[in-house]
Amino acid sequence: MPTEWSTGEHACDAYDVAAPVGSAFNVCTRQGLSKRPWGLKLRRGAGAGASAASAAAEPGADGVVTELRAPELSEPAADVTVAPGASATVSCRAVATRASASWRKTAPETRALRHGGRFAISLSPDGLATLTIHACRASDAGVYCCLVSNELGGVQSSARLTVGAGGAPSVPAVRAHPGGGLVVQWDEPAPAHLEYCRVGEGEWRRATETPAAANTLALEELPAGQYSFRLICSRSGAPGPASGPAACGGGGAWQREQFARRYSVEEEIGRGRTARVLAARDTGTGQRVALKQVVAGRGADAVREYRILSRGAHGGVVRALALFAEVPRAGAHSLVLELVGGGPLLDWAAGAPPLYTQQLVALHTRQLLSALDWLHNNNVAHLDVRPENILVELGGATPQLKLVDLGSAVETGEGGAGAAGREVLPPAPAQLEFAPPECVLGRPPAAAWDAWAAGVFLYVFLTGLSPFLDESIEETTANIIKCDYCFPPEHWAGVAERAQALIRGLLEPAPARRLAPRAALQDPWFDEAPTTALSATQLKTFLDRRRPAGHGNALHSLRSPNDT
Ligand SMILES: Nc1ncnc2c1ncn2[C@@H]1O[C@H](COP(=O)(O)OP(=O)(O)OP(=O)(O)O)[C@@H](O)[C@H]1O
Repeated sequence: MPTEWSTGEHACDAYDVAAPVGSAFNVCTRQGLSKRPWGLKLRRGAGAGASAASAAAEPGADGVVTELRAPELSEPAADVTVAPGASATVSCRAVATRASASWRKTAPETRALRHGGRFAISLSPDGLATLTIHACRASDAGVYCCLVSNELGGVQSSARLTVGAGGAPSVPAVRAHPGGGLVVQWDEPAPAHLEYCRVGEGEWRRATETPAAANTLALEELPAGQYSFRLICSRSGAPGPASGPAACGGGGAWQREQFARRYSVEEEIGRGRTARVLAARDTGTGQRVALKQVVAGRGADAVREYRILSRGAHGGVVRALALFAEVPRAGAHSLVLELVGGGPLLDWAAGAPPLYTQQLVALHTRQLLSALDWLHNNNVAHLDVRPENILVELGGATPQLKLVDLGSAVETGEGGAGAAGREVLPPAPAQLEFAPPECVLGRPPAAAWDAWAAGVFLYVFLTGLSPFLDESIEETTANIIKCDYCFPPEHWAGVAERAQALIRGLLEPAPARRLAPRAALQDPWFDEAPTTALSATQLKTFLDRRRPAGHGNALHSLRSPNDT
């Protein structure tokens, strides 16, 4: 059972809350007076009422006398009784100078307590030491001891917390099991049996073989339906109130059955940090699709990705067609996506020399910026724009760029609040070359990150060179932070000047001054880019370096037999 108790055995593990400087406390003495110099300066008389034996005073450099008094208990802690689920506060008051308070549970088990989770520990300036336990469980019952101490000594006071006044058990908590079925949890003062009733059947059945005071029961194999649960006190036989009906989807079996009926799975076509992507065929329509299988709990959120990608349509952003929870197994999701058959855009361009021209780069950069503008307009920042996530669809009249992998995306919402609240990990090595300064500096994610990544992408697409890449992660990071890059003439001689100006606008270190995709789309270079062929040698080297060892480009074998 998860616990917020500290695992530390020693009292020094207890969470100390120091009273603010200048607070007045009274005291009783403790053995072992500390020799550490006491820097706090109190005015004379702050510890009024303390005995001379329990006070220490020393003049400071400026002649002000510092007075320290050992804590003295003025209000002992009182016993508390609360109902399960309610909050309990145990408190005592002490008078002392420069004191801190720590709490321990001393019975039935001994544990030091820390502030956080369900436990709140505080010490007010007037010496009130409190321990508040939120959402009390039966296992919280016991004796709690507070120690208020300073360098001269300490005083402690204990009180008993009782959870539950006896009588009928409370309502058990019911939630969905990630692998299907339901999970029922209870924490009672007395052992109890769990019973369930399938709504519509009107019959209570026992779910436990032996009664337990606290338990978490996973009922994974319940047939689909609506269920209520109640506890029966094994001592008195009294039934507790029934929980509201909870829907059980039948352990994901139904979704897996629907999925298997509809899709026939073919070969694997891609793999990322959180997902495996497979080609499949919709047996009803004959359409080929991509199935992105995401394992829950690795930082990926297939539900959010589906929500974003199914919101509307833009030719440059892959479309989501469906989401199957608990497929292909419990704890995983299958996202059904439009299949992009041409593979990564840069791989395709590097392998098609006559087509690889500045004009082609301009065409696809325009498509990329348009896709990003559409996402940003819909309050979505992609945050992972890099060659592996920029594919090309070759089935139409002109090659069409498709942005995939919204697994790192954030929904920025009004004023970007959603993005600011989102925890973002430092960029992985494959992402670093495309990460803006504010990303490597750990700032909150924002749409402006995508514009920077588009600038790096355009630089790479035109030359095959990575503008910030250096010998080590540290050096690459330093180059990004300093925005240290250049346009070496030997690689840029044949490229229109205008393209460099566009890259400079996108690689602006200050996010507020950085060219947004919409403004970048106005650049005349998109219409002026010449049809001059570009050398693919460097680009091939760039792509080989980024390809995981042993991975060919499986996507090139993906084109449907109908595509030519
Ligand atoms: N709709 C699609 N059509 C074809 N291939 C795709 C599609 N979606 C993804 N892929 C391929 O699968 C690879 C992995 O997919 P994706 O990037 O979405 O996985 P991920 O685990 O979220 O990646 P990351 O490591 O960036 O988090 C992609 O780089 C791409 O090559």
